[in-house]
Amino acid sequence: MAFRTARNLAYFSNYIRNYSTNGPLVNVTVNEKSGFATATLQRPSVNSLNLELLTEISHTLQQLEKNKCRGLILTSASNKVFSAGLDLFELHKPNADKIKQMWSTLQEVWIKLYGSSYPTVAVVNGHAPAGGCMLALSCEYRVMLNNFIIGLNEAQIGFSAPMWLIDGMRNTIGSRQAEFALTAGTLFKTEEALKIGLVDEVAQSKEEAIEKAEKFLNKFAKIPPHARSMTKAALRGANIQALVRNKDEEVRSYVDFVTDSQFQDSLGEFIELNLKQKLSK
Ligand SMILES: CCCCCCCC/C=C\C/C=C/C(=O)SCCNC(=O)CCNC(=O)[C@H](O)C(C)(C)COP(=O)(O)OP(=O)(O)OC[C@H]1O[C@@H](n2cnc3c(N)ncnc32)[C@H](O)[C@@H]1OP(=O)(O)O
Repeated sequence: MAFRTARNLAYFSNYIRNYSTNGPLVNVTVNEKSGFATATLQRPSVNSLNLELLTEISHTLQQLEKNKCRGLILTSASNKVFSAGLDLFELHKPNADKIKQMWSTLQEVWIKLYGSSYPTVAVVNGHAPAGGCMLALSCEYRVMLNNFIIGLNEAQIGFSAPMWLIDGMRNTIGSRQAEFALTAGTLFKTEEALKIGLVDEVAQSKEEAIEKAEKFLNKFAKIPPHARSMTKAALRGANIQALVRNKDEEVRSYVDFVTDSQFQDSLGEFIELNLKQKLSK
């Protein structure tokens, strides 16, 4: 098993360092004592999820799985935004091929993170709307800093979250709360998110949040990793399999939906109303 010897650990750390130099959008470091990896999203300015960032997250998760990571903390380099969700400018008047790849990579990220064999924590150190909430939801535990927002606001933008994301929300906060939250596209303040169980703990600083995240990961120190991951797979597997079966069909519907003029009009309005940067006419 990886990390059993100092040599293995050193090898993995070097490997990750080398890897991180190749990935400017996701910085990965490994705590040599605990073996926990921290993946920091660093796409300026709001970690909006375009194809390049999604691809790098997907590769990172693949490498962590391959190297039998002991635990992952996912966080943001920004002190204001964890991730602003899908890059709305890339969804506007898009190239169909790029959109296809983008959606398919988003599905891969969900499958790899929601289904990872190692334990995962999101340190939500900034706003986390839509795809930002998706990243946090696919982790096993969420520690959030005060005075930010989190939630699935897709309904406000003019579409429904896909089934697998609805499953993730339902599995976290229960069906009743999920129905209220998703149909209204609610964005919750940190304290509200804590009350409904969308986040597990609140922290006052990033350092405190990292400490809480490590405490969560340390809970598994004495649990055999294969027993832990088999149990996680039993709990999450059906939702992942449902997406795997429907992956290509969903990509087709998504491309049709996003390239439709009605969606493009409502996206244009949303950008003009909500984002500082405007569309070039
Ligand atoms: C089966 C078929 C199904 C089809 C249906 C499709 C379903 C898709 C479903 C789910 C997956 C996920 C979807 C999404 O993620 S959609 C994206 C939704 N995101 C948002 O609504 C967030 C919008 N942004 C904000 O609310 C705020 O920007 C903020 C709270 C994140 C941060 O606020 P603040 O700190 O005040 O920063 P600014 O508003 O000033 O923004 C800074 C900077 O960043 C730009 N920006 C913000 N968000 C985005 C974004 N999502 N994409 C691209 N760019 C973004 C903003 O314009 C500013 O730019 P600048 O002026 O040039 O600095």
